[in-house]
Amino acid sequence: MQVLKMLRSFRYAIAGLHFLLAENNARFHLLSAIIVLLTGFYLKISAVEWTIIIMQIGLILAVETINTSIEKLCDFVSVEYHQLIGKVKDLAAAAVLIVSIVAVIVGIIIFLPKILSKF
Ligand SMILES: Nc1ncnc2c1ncn2[C@@H]1O[C@H](COP(=O)(O)OP(=O)(O)OP(=O)(O)O)[C@@H](O)[C@H]1O
Repeated sequence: MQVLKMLRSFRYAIAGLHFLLAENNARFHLLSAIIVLLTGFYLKISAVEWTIIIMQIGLILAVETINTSIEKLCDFVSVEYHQLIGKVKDLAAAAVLIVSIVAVIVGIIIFLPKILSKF
C-alpha cells in the first residue's frame, strides 16, 4: 500500500518535470547544464569537482522548479496586477538569480584554471 502511494507520488513528480520542460527558462537551465557536463568531461575534472558541479546543477534546477511553481500559483491567485503578487514573483526569481550567480562563480573556480592551462 505504502509502496503504491510512493509510486503514485513519483508519477506526479514526473508529470511535474514535463510541465517544467515546457518552460523556456527551465529549458535554458537544462541546456546550460548539458554544456557544463560536456565541459566537465572534456576538462577531465576530479570526483570532488564532479560532485560540486552536479550539486550546483541540481540546486539550480530545483530552485527553478519551485520558482515556476510559485509563478503558476501567483497567476492562479491573481490574474490582475497586484503589487504583492509582483513582489512574490520577484522574490522567487531572485532565488534563481542567487543560485545561478553562485554556480557561475563555482564554474569559474573549477573550469578557468583548467581552460587556461590548455593554452
Ligand atoms: N499579477 C501581477 N501583478 C504584479 N506584478 C506582476 C504580475 N505578474 C507579473 N508581474 C511582474 O512581472 C514580472 C514577470 O512576471 P512573469 O509572470 O511574466 O514571470 P517571468 O519571469 O517572465 O516568467 P515566464 O516568462 O516563465 O512566465 C514579475 O517578476 C513581476 O514583477
